[in-house]
Amino acid sequence: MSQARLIDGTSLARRIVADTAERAADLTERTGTAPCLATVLVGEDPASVTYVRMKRNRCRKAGIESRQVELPADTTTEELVGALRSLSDDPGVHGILLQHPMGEHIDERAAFEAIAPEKDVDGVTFASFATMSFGLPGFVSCTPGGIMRLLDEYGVDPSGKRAVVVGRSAILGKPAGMLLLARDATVTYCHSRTRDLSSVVREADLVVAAVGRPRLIRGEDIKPGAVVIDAGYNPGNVGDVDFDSAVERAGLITPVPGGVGPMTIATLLEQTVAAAARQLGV
Ligand SMILES: NC(=O)C1=CN([C@@H]2O[C@H](COP(=O)(O)OP(=O)(O)OC[C@H]3O[C@@H](n4cnc5c(N)ncnc54)[C@H](OP(=O)(O)O)[C@@H]3O)[C@@H](O)[C@H]2O)C=CC1
Ligand SMILES: Nc1nc(=O)c2c([nH]1)NC[C@@H]1CN(c3ccc(C(=O)N[C@@H](CCC(=O)O)C(=O)O)cc3)C=[N+]21
Repeated sequence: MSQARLIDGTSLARRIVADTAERAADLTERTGTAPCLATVLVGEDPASVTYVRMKRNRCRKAGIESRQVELPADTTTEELVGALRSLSDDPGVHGILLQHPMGEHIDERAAFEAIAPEKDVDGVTFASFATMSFGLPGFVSCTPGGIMRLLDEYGVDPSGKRAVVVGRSAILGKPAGMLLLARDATVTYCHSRTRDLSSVVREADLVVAAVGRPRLIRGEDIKPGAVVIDAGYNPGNVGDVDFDSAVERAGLITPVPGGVGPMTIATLLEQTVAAAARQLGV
């Protein structure tokens, strides 16, 4: 049986972070100001606390300062919007990351829209979604942005390909499909109401799995030679693709871990330094 070539996200992410650190150091030297990311956390969801800590640690190692804003779980939408507006107006802050999920009582959209578009380094505002969808310059949602970088790095041109995106969340599936469409793929979205998922996935030259269901996509559903991007990250470091069976059919595949995962934070850091450079007039 032939085996797919593996996509090494760890090594590309490492290179992006190294370049970003160099750019951050250069910017700090030239302007006397270090790039700064504000992280906003509402409540104490353990996964959110862990991921924010991871993002701040990576920032520090890359010479990006971070400012942590921790708000209590009972913060109202108005208070959160107020905090985000003041960060948006603060010239010492260049990027803003609002970690979600927040709490049932918070209007997430109202909160995201309080982030100034020029500081939306996590690509969550309507403005960012629009520029991204039209293939115009702007900030992209970090995981989909990371996926496109991986495709470019491995010489995968989406143009004309049948791409099937499984999942349609605002931060992952939906923007991933829009980025592929902007690069001229023929895009199909699948979600929880899709009938006969297997038959749709079997048509795909390029599959993006962004579901959150361990090993949902199996090798028998992969068209021989297809490109398989597994964005899933389930407990126990298990993806949404059954790697062992899919690797026998795919042409190119991302492992979990070591595929899409590391690209998310790399993209966040890169976009934070780009935002700082623009705001500092460099
Ligand atoms: N850096 C990284 O590597 C990141 C990884 N992730 C991972 O990606 C995965 C998805 O995350 P996220 O997008 O936030 O998840 P969400 O739960 O927000 O979205 C899941 C999507 O999958 C769809 N879905 C659920 N069950 C099925 C099914 N049986 N068949 C087809 N579609 C289904 C849902 O459909 P519907 O819309 O109809 O409900 C929804 O669109 C998770 O494993 C997460 O951990 C997420 C962010 C970053
Ligand atoms: N509230 C909340 N916030 C999140 O940000 C969040 C979440 N829930 N649920 C799950 C997804 C997944 N996600 C990843 C981030 C980085 C890697 C990553 O860097 N992974 C490395 C390994 C990292 C390591 O273990 O050191 C890899 O895949 O090789 C993976 C996955 C964030 N998520």
